[in-house]
Amino acid sequence: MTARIIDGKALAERVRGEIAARAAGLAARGEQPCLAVLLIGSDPASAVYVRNKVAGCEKAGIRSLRFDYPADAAPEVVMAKLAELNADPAVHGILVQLPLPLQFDEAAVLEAISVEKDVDGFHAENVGRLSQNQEAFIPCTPHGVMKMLESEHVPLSGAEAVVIGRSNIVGKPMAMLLTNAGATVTVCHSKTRDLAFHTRRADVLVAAVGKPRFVTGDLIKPGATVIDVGINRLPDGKLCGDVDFDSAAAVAGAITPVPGGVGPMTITMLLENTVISAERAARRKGL
Ligand SMILES: Nc1nc2c(c(=O)[nH]1)N[C@@H](CN(C=O)c1ccc(C(=O)N[C@@H](CCC(=O)O)C(=O)O)cc1)CN2
Repeated sequence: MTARIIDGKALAERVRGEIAARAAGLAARGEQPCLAVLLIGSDPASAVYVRNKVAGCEKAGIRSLRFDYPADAAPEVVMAKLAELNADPAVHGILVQLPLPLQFDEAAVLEAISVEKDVDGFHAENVGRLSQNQEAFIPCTPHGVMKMLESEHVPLSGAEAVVIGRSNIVGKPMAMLLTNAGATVTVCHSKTRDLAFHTRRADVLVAAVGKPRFVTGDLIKPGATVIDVGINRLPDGKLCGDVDFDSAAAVAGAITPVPGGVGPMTITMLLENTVISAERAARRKGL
């Protein structure tokens, strides 16, 4: 069997076209969507992601504000900027690029972003709302995965889904979204005793482990949909996912590549969340 490849880049292009149309409609009503992005430190991968977020905004007709801080920035300075952006009615979305330098209390920074502008969906209130299946900003990577599953018509109600990884950014919200969609969800992690026992039962397998090519074909149920959230840079500079693509594609029914799979959908969903926030602001103003 050779798996069908789920093209995240093509889907992202399509969805970004729809987002741009919504952004243009808002701008015409006097509410141009605006995203503020804070980058602290000099992590090269974070710099690339922030650059791509700003470029994605520009292409979609979303205004962006970028604030760069050195790695030794004082947390109070960043907190003061967040308070200023929270109070600015022209700003609809605020995000702080992760990871943060060690002097920062990540949870405190994320809580300092207004719930209404938390387009990353990392604020505890948005996390709680998602867990209760209420309207919330949904973290961008798992939200992108759900869009991909939907566009591929992957049945989720009653499906066995396994998520490998329990991070706040991907694993936990992914498990909540799959649960809300009616899947029976198992979350595996570094303490899981028999990983293969779980993964071989999965109709949908999401890998978010952070280990290059960790999920090999022998861990996959024939015909399963395999979603690779990993982005690992190899010593030769090339990117690879958490899934060993060649052996997995020989067994799976459908699979996402890296690059060009989940990654492009992450920024797409950030743009969509920013537009949603601006649409809510326009509604509040009766525009
Ligand atoms: N505040 C946030 N920080 C981080 C998030 C996040 O959602 N919010 N997620 C990740 C990084 N990330 C976005 O910030 C992100 C990762 C990967 C991609 C992407 O497009 N990947 C491409 C490859 C890009 C490359 O060449 O490196 C792909 O997979 O095709 C976009 C965004 C951690 N921090």
